[in-house]
Amino acid sequence: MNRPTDPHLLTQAATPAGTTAGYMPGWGNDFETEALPGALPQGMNSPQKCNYGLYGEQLSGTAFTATRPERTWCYRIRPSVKHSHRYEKIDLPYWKSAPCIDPDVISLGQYRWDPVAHSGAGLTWLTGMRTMTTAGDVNTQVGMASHIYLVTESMVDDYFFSADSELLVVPQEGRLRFATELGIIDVEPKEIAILPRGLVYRVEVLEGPCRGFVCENYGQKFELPGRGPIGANCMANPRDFKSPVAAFEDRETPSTVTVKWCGQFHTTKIGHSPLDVVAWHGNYAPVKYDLRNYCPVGAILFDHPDPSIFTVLTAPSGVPGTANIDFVLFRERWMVMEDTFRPPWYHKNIMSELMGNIYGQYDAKPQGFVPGGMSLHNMMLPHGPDKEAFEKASNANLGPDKLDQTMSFMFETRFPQHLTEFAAKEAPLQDDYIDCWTSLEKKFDGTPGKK
Ligand SMILES: O=C(O)Cc1cc(O)ccc1O
Ligand SMILES: [Fe+2]
Repeated sequence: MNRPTDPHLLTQAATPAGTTAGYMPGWGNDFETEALPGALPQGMNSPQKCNYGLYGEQLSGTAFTATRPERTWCYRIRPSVKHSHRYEKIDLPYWKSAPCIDPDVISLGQYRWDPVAHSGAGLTWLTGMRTMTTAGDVNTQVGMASHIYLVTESMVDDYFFSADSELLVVPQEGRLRFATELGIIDVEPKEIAILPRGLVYRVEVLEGPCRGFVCENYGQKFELPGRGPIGANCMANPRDFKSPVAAFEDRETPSTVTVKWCGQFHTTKIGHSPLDVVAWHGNYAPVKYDLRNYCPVGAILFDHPDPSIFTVLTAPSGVPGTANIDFVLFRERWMVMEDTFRPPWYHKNIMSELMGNIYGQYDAKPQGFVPGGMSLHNMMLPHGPDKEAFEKASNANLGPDKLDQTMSFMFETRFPQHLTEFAAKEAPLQDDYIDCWTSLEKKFDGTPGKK
């Protein structure tokens, strides 16, 4: 057994030999981990009595009858159902769910925001979540929401789970710890974490203030994209995803559990920490991934491929090839294409593109799209390089060129994204964003030849 540097000193299982401390490698593996020897039943899930007097409890992330069920068996000090209070509704006015269509807000447009500033107020994972866009419908489990989080304070004796969604967390500033029922995940910028639907956790600030982006996925879980002709290597490799080893605490202290359920928030009281899972096995677990492990594949002779080539994870929608959400990463890479306009081309897209900058400069927008900032190019609305990027790329002497110091991402969904009132009226929206294309001039003069 080893112990993390956690202020609450959760008792943590030993790390499998040869792997990163506190984590087990592999995407969607059927893991098993125990923080006390013999806590995990062998050869069966539901013994008449569990070792150590633990309760067996199953967390199902898919229907029982799914072709490949995703579920985890937990062996815990108390079953989750032991809460002493009915659920009480609470208000978290900045955390919105779809459908959230404000008649006074126009979502049709090209939008860009500067980073939302920290306010000086003490904010937790729950009070610091600021919804920017929503798409689809949380009640029918389709679509998504995008959020910015501004977190300065740890949750103390307060826990949370979302019955509505899995959360894809993309930090941009500061370091966070997700102390979950299934173990501890620490994340910092250039890493991501995924918190499955239904999993209970508290969020602690390891180094603040913390800001980042969240994609709340109401639909089918994120999975690794099919690789098609690319084959088995490059892009995101399964072994680079890490799930935590079991960690538990046996703390009897008045606590609350907040639940997000059909877009509403409720709390209930419990007399102990719910992070009391001593051992677990299964394939439904939180996971982290270092984006620096993403191996981009691209054009090596001419032309600019579709950005789907940079998909890290995809959440299917039921229509093959048309994602509920694609999570796409634009990171450092070499540009080598000959006689090619190398930045993204001008385009309109049936999918809705929400982008965020993690660090550095994005090639299509050398100015104005800054780390911590976001942009939205909604369904079928034209966009592309700004005037500066266009002129530079059209006139550059093309040789091998490293796109360095750059990491942006896209949450791309098949559903139109609606701005929240916060995004339209409170967040630092750049009113002049569309002017970045106004000075693109007519070059056509009726004569042949490249201009
Ligand atoms: O609009 C954007 O900047 C994202 C994007 C990048 C790219 O290389 C191709 C298409 C696309 O939508
Ligand atoms: Fe685009």
